[in-house]
Amino acid sequence: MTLPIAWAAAREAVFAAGSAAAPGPVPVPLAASDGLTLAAPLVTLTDLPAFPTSSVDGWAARGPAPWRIVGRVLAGNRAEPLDEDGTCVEIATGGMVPRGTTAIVRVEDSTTTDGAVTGEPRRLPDWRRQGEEAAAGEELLPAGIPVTPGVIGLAASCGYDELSCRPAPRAALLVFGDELLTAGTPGAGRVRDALGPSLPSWLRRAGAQVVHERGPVADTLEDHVAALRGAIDAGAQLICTTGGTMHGPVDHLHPALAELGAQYVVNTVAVRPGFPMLVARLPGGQFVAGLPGNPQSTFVALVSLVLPLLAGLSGRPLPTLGTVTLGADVPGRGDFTHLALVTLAGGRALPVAHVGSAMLRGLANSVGFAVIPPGAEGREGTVAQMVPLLDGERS
Ligand SMILES: Nc1nc2c(c(=O)[nH]1)N[C@H]1C(S)=C(S)[C@@H](COP(=O)(O)OP(=O)(O)OC[C@H]3O[C@@H](n4cnc5c(N)ncnc54)[C@H](O)[C@@H]3O)O[C@H]1N2
Ligand code: MOO
Repeated sequence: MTLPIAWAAAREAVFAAGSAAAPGPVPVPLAASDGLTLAAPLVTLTDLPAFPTSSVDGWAARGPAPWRIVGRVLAGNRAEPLDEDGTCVEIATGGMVPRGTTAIVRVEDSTTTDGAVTGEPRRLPDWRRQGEEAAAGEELLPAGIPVTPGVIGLAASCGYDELSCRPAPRAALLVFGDELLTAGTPGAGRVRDALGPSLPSWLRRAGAQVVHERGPVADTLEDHVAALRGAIDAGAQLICTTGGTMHGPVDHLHPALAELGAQYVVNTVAVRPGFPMLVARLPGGQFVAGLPGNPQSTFVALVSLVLPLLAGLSGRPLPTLGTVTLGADVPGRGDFTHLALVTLAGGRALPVAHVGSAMLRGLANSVGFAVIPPGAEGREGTVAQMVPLLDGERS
């Protein structure tokens, strides 16, 4: 029997294995880069703004009032210099401020009579200086962060047409189990497959591209091996399987991995629930994440092993753990780490009910898992680490 590896060490081991196998950067058009990982720091190609820019609709004037109107600058026009005191141009928000401008007066603060403008500029200048946000060549974002709509917008502002990105890891999902129903109400020994419909969404939110899904796969060794081969043929770099991680009469994952020549990166983890989880590597370099069949344990394995592995494979840092103050005692699990589902009330973490490893009711009502380390008890009022469940944002 293999000895389980400590939970924190398991996260680090799979992250390191994923990082060592991460594919190199590829150029991706901006609009297609959402959710990928920035492969190089974002360095601005221009001053931001690239030219002095009016932040109001009004008059760009030179010298003391009154100012004779000599032209107009709309956003998008190149501005001619203002060469003479006592002159101004009408200017729109976003318009390039002419060289020689000494003040900008808002339209609502001005009076125009016979082609001449008078008015008071505001105390704070109503234009943005060239380079006030960033100077050309300045590093604005580090490598290894997820590309979000905000990052894409910033990159466009800086003059980029494409971004150097790590591609999204290609993932497959194989759901094992003869007892699984894919539609209708469970009963008479059959349960609904809770993982086939939910895990692809989870994988996508975690930054993976799901290239292959199969299930329920029949509980025979032959079918398990064939299903794994199918996922390899579909080009998956990471094959997630559910169920069959133990050594019962119809648990075939370990023998299937042996038949394919896989090597374990991590084989069982000292965490409750979910300890039979594993990550193995196939001779072709693909990873297999073996997630236990009990549905809450499946999610424990996702946050414990699959998230760090995906982070490594996509050139991101090991996901950091948050912290939270416990609003009630949370029991430890002896020598094992306890991942305890919690919800937040008044900024404190409270354990939820219905947290059996076969249940999802507690999980669906939680924000994450409080981490109770081996040999410890979670005491009300103390600070614990926390693994968040994925929300609408990619993590
Ligand atoms: N003799 C022992 N038996 C078990 C132990 C043990 O220590 N000694 N550990 C238990 C623990 S802990 C877990 S976790 C499970 C892991 O089992 P498997 O990964 O082999 O999964 P299965 O046996 O295939 O299924 C377990 C359970 O989960 C249900 N299941 C499976 N897939 C799904 C799905 N897609 N949707 C909903 N429910 C699913 C399945 O029907 C079983 O009830 O082993 C324990 N046994
Ligand atoms: O891994 Mo099992 O109980 O811990 O579901």
